Amino acid sequence: MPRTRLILSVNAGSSSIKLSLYSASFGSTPVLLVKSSVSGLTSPPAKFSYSNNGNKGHNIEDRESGDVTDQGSALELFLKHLGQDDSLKGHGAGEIELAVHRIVHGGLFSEAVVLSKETIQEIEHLTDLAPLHNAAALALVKLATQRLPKVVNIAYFDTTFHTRSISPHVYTYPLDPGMAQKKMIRKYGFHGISYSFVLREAVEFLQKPAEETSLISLHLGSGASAAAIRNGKSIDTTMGLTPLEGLPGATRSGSIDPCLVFHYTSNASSLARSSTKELHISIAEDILNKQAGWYSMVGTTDFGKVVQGTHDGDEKMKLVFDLFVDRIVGYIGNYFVKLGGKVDALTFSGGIGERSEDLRRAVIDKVACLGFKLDDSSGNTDSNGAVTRLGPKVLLIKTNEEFEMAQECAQDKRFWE
Ligand SMILES: Nc1ncnc2c1ncn2[C@@H]1O[C@H](COP(=O)(O)OP(=O)(O)O)[C@@H](O)[C@H]1O
Ligand SMILES: CC(=O)OP(=O)(O)O
Ligand SMILES: [Mg+2]
Repeated sequence: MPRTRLILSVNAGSSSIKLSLYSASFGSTPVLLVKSSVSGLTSPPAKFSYSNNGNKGHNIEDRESGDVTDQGSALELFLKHLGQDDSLKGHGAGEIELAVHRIVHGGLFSEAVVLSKETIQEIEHLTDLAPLHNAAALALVKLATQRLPKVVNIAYFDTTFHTRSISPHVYTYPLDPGMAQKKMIRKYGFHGISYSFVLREAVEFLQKPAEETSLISLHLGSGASAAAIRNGKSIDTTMGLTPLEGLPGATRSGSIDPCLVFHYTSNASSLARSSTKELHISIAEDILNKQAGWYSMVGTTDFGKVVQGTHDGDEKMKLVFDLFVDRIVGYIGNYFVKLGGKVDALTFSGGIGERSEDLRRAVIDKVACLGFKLDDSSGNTDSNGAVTRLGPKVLLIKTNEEFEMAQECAQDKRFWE
């Protein structure tokens, strides 16, 4: 009998943390035991959910949790509930052997790695390049080491899906090559764990080999990006050196004229108040990462409220909605050309992409000229429920970065020796 181990997946996003506990043996498909999340960290009070796959008794849905203010306190709350969950005999925190962490900026790491003193140091060097993510994720690694006595921590990177395959003429910025190399300046791309899951699901749904599947994929959450996937490989994506480039987000500007920031503030390069010893943030970075996006325009980070406001005729909300649609359809056009018009599906994922029918409809209306349209076949869901066909070439795919990491971990011999 192959040995079964518990895998905890930790996905720290910019506004949320998603945690899932699986049981798996080497080479198997992980079996979900517990799924939990804390959402709305940027629009308090945060909401906590916990559901145990086999035990109806320990289910909590969207409970307001005022004490939870960051990813660390969210993990503590999850572990507290895990401890209270009587059905998990032999499956409690003390038994977790593998913790797989989503690390947003992985530089040029080409595969997942065990988090050791050395690899953590390498990731720390990248912290300034993902100011909303890497430091929080590393704090969770530390916390997991303290709270889970048997655990080996493993890092899965958002970058590898893109850095593996994007060509030099796409990832290079038109700048002095010596300086660019010295400072590690290039396009990396993010949300790769999600794109990897989306590709896997699309391939299964479309019943085509990955090597013959091409997608324009949209990951629309608090941070939003698009990717062009040709024959199963990323050829371009909208995020760049940092997760700021490309589409706007809840608190991020997305692509802007780089000179704009010097007109916006006279001390762009000074250190921001939110800067710490570990994380150096200039005022410019603080403005563009944390004081921009819909939060800056209408005072909320919740795109659900933007959609509602647009419905209710609020002009300011409508401006945010229209602006987001405009930027998204611009990239769809760009990627349609890069893929030579050979696109098997346009896919929608992420908190906004999955939940806002209005946003999807507005985007698809604008790209009808490329042959994308909605039809009545909604409800045509595949067997595991992750994929819904919305039109002949339009798919809604409920992303699952936690599963993707656990699945990759279960197949990787290095972590089972
Ligand atoms: N019903 C909804 N309609 C539109 N947007 C929604 C809805 N529910 C949640 N969202 C948006 O989804 C975002 C969270 O997306 P998600 O991908 O889970 O987050 P993260 O970027 O932290 O990983 C929220 O900030 C909110 O703006
Ligand atoms: C890379 C990124 O922006 O991730 P998230 O959307 O989860 O914040
Ligand atoms: Mg996310």
